[in-house]
Amino acid sequence: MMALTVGVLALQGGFVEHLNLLRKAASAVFSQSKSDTSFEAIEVRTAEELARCDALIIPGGESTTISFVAQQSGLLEPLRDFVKVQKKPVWGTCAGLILLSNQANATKKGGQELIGGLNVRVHRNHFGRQIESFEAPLQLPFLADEADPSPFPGVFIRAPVVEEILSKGESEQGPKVEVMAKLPGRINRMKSGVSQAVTKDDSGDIIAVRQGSILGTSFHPELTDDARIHAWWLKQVLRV
Ligand SMILES: NC(=O)CC[C@H](N)C(=O)O
Repeated sequence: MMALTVGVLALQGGFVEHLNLLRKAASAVFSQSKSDTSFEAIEVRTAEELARCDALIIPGGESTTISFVAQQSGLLEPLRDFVKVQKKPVWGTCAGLILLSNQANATKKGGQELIGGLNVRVHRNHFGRQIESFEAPLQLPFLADEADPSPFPGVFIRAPVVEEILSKGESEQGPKVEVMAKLPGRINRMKSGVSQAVTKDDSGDIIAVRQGSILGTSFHPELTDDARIHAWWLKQVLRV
């Protein structure tokens, strides 16, 4: 019997929501597959807990806080090792995407410590402040094989976008950055709780990328009750 342990970094932000959706997705994925895999989802706050994980989710929240707490608790280097040396599967949502990027701008002076791994530069708070947060229905190409074809509810809260895919140094090898999703042209940014749609041309903004074992999304699937991306990601993790 195979055992799969997936951790959610639980220093700050939406970790409880991720754990709930992860468990919901796992019960669907493992009841479909014939494998007798035992699954466990755990909160990660220490290097020991991280070492138990086969894969990790870094939630949305406040990336400067998460990185500060990770640094204070001696987790930053173990996280870098997990992502970049052991290359175990990792998925970051919103603040998690920022932390997994090699560069972030719109960051306070002195910068913030990133985990890195994704060879991209993100633009933090790309759509503006908290009140500019919005929801938009997303057609995500990578969910095309899931049974439910309806658009995914994209929740964007002070969200980053990937503003540039960085070029590799000549000596660097390894997987390329794949663009997994972009915002469609002129989406209606439906502000939560506001009936009037604000239409701005955000077309082409990159909101999901993957590089090898690392996935990053600008939006927050953990703040919906839609477990499709969690289910898709678990299937990718099982394949590794
Ligand atoms: N909802 C979020 O995760 C927002 C991310 C936040 N703007 C940051 O820089 O960390």
